Amino acid sequence: MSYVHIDHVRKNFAETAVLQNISLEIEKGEFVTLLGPSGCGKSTLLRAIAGLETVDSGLISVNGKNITDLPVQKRNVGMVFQSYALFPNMTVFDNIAFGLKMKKVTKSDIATKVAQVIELIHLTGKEFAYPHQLSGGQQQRVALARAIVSEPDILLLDEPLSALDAKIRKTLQVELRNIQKSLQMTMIFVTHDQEEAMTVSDRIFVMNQGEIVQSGKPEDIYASPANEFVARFIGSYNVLTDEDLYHLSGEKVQAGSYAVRPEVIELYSDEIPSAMKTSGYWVRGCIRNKITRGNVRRYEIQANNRVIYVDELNVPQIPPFQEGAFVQARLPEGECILL
Ligand SMILES: Nc1ncnc2c1ncn2[C@@H]1O[C@H](COP(=O)(O)OP(=O)(O)OP(=O)(O)O)[C@@H](O)[C@H]1O
Repeated sequence: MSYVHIDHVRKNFAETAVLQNISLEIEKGEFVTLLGPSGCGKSTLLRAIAGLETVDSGLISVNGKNITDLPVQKRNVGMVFQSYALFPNMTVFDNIAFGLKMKKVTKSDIATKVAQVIELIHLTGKEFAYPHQLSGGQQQRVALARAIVSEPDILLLDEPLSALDAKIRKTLQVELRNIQKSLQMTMIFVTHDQEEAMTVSDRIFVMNQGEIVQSGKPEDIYASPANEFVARFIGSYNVLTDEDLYHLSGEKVQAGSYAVRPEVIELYSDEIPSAMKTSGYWVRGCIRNKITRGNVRRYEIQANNRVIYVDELNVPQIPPFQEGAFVQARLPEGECILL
């Protein structure tokens, strides 16, 4: 059996099925992410693993122990929340040491362990500061240290970086991943931010409406979304149907939905050059909007009833198309994923 084993877990709130038959396996030392839109059940699943929520049926085991019905304090599970939930009247040292004191760890062991995690989270020198004297990022580091110092079997992180500004958030994503690797600690991370999930995870479980709709390595999910929901949510893919597309060779397009990333679509102001007509699909449309962000220029193209997004990379080298212009878009055949 895997280190974390979740088997047919169900949970209803009143009439709503919030977790529908969830089964998953996680190996020891893995960093996995539950990724999905608001309300899909990520936090409920995490809270069920922590013991903060009961389940209606199914089984949860961690490190060979069935914890489904154990109280929170008997699970040896750590948790970090979006709100840091530090004790405001305690120093950094005392906040981190709190759990160890409760467990009656000796004073000298506490001093050693706390010093080690303070170094790990780069807060050496801040031992005697109070939470209000720290930045949001520093407070979240303390919350993380407090969770890992108890050496839990598994650490659960519920949107821990969501309250931080973008720059600190990116720094902490990398640091969190480094800490996880150095400790070889099994972590389950919850986020609704697909970029964050891609950055930190060994594996991602994509959730929608209480179900896991796809799981796998970030790059595999990105390259091969299993359905329209994942394609739109993960890769900002365009999802088009055979009715939107024409084959450049004149062949009939196979019926179905196709996922196409914005950056693989080529735009032409006139006819598509004949050299490019040997394969692929085309769509004609009108540019209704153009936004440049850093090195990427994004066009929104109105094609019949459909809006198609196209990204041009390395912006400065290419003169832009104007809003209102009609364009021909070529979609390379190998880049159109039949869902
Ligand atoms: N204690 C509760 N009582 C009733 N409904 C609840 C309760 N907790 C959660 N829900 C409902 O269950 C669904 C899933 O909530 P959950 O918090 O697990 O979603 P989430 O994916 O973590 O969303 P978010 O990213 O917004 O936190 C939501 O529709 C929510 O309203």
